[in-house]
Amino acid sequence: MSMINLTNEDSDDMQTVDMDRTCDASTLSQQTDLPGGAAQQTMRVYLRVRPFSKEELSDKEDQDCVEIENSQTVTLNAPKGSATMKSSEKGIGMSLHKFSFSQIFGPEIMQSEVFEATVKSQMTDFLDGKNALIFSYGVTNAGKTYTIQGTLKQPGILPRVLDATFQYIGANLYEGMDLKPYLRNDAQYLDSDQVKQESSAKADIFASVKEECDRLRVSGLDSCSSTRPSSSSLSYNQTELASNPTEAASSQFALWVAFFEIYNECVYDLLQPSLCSKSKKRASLRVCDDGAGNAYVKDLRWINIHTLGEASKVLQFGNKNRSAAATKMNQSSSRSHSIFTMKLLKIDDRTVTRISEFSLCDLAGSERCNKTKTFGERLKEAGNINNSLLILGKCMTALRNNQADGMKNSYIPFRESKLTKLFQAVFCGKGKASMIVNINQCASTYDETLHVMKFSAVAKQVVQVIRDKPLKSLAPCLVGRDGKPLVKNGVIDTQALESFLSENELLDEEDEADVSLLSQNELANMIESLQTKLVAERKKNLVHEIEIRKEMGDAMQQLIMESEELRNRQVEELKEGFQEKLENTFEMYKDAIKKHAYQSAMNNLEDNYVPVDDFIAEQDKVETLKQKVSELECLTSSIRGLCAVPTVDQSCQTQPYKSTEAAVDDQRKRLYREKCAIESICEDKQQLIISLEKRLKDLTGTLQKVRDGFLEKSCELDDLQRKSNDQRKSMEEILRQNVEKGREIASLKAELAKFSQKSSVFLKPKHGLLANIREAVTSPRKSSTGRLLRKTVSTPQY
Ligand SMILES: Nc1ncnc2c1ncn2[C@@H]1O[C@H](COP(=O)(O)OP(=O)(O)OP(=O)(O)O)[C@@H](O)[C@H]1O
Repeated sequence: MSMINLTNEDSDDMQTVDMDRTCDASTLSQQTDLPGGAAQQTMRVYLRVRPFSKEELSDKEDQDCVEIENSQTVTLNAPKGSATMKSSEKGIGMSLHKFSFSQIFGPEIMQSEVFEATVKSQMTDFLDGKNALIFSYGVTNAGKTYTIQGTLKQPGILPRVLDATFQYIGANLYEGMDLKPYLRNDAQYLDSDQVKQESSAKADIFASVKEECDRLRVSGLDSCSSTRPSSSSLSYNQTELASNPTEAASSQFALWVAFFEIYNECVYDLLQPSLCSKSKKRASLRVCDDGAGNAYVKDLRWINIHTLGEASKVLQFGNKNRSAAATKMNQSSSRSHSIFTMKLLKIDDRTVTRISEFSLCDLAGSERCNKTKTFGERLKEAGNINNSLLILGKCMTALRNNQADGMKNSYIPFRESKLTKLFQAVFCGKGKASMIVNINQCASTYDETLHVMKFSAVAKQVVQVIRDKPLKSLAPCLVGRDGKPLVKNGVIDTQALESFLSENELLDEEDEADVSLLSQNELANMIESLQTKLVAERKKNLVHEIEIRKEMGDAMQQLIMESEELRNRQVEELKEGFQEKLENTFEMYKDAIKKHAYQSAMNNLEDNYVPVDDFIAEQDKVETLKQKVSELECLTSSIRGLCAVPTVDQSCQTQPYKSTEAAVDDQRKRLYREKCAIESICEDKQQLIISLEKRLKDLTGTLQKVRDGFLEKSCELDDLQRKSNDQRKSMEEILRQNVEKGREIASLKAELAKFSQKSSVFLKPKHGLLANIREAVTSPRKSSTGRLLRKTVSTPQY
């Protein structure tokens, strides 16, 4: 739980947390009256230190951790091994902490003394028609329940408050049940049927308690007869309670009580009879708003009680339900916050003229989850407990800060937990709250105890402004989160409503304000104001819409631009892809054309193929022609030389010379033409030679391949030949053997013939035997049988 940092840098070895620094101790109990009947005072925070149990003493838990200096100051001394001591040894924080309280109750202080000193003033307020809240705070096993409820012999605050109330009411009890609390601060008339229902609900509870008592009596565990605190055990002066004793005499009073718990942020009614049934699941109740800023538990059961005994039975029933539910859920009752609420209705002439409320809240153990090593459900549960206590702490811190700085109006998170939501009204001036901090002195729980003390230090700084609360009308008025009314004289306070709306409170599902409770005038005014608000809201929405549309338009434009860019990129990529494909296709065609050209050239070559001999002959011819050309060239140059020498008789020699020159010219031209033709032929031939050489190379390659193939085949042939030779030899061998066998058969036949001749002389032949012999002889495979028969036959050598 995060609390305010209380480190006091100025102090050397002791940290003093005296929240009354601003006012001396004597002013603590005093309340300052404000104009308009309101009063203000800091919240009363009491400390109760429980005595050690025998077990704790034997476990050496007594290490002088808690030292009560006087009735208002206590010092906490960190024991060895505690986290606080370890931190202080490291130089972080202190080992001694001093705290001051409104009043401190040591281990020896009796319950009655605690009641007298703590609750009495609130009790008076309650009876005077004001609201009161007492909550006990502390770690598990610190004595919270003991302080609130107490034991049979030592009744706690609650039975004492009840008893005091009944003593105050005395004979002025309103016996009828037809006036019942309604919502948070109102009352309603019940018809006879509803009264019957109320009576039967009450009877059910009492019957259930009686049944339980009978059961315990039979089992010898009877405690019921003494469960009700007797008046003797609750002793105080009745006359001191009422501020105006004469008032009690003229009016009648009805007391209604409710008992519920908050577990895991769910509210459960502890006075529902179904809770005792093991099979049924508990139904949680909703926390609603009564339309006047007061939270109330919807469908909570309220029981009208007439005596302390009845109240005690109701308390017993609720406690039984609480422990039954806790057992069913495998939890300890200390994990829930239990709240017992009393509502005192002042009735004059069958009209409720005033309602006051007194709640006693036994908070869940404040230990933190790291200490208790909780997991899963337990962790959630611990989280919820700690969360509601944390919110309680936050609310107090915010209240204190707002009060310390009058200009400050920071948010108070009452609505963040069920607990604070329910007590918001009390903290906002509709009642007086006080806190009883319970601690044990055990060394093992020192760190948690210190934590509790720090929390209480914050609570003690909260200033409460308690307004006088006359019950002028049963119609509630709407108030905002801060407790200020939203409707003033039937007109909506726009500023208050503005902040109310800004916090979305009207939309809170759980805050179901019942507008039907408003008067017609208020409703009309409210509608008018709401219409104005609606127009303003519409305007705001329109601006909002325009902004959203603009934002959407910008976003769309951006999207379009991005998609266009993407499309352009895709087109570019496609273009590049096609270009590449085109180039590949072009290259393919180029290759194909080249191949084709080459093929055609090859075909041409084949067509123009000239045998090598012809070619050599042609080359010889070319050579001869070349020779001729060079000779002619020599001749031409010599002729030119001749022409260049002038003759004496030029005139007579000019004609023959001209004709010679023309002839030479012609010759030269012809020769030149011939030369060109020959050169072209030569070139062609050269080309032919090149292609032929290439062809020759190809052919040589092919020839080589063919030769390789041939060699391979001839090897295979050789192998085959070898194999056939081997087979031939084996065939010859078989033939030879056959011939030998044939010879053997022939000799046997001859022998048989001889034998037959002999046997025909001595014996009459036995056909079966002979036939067998024949068979044996003719079948070479049965030669062994034949031999056997031969033996058989030869044995009787007659
Ligand atoms: N002032 C006291 N004098 C004598 N006994 C006490 C006192 N305070 C507490 N005890 C005993 O200490 C034990 C624990 O007290 P109690 O159950 O009230 O603690 P608690 O804080 O309510 O625990 P939890 O959070 O688990 O409910 C009980 O046996 C109770 O009777």
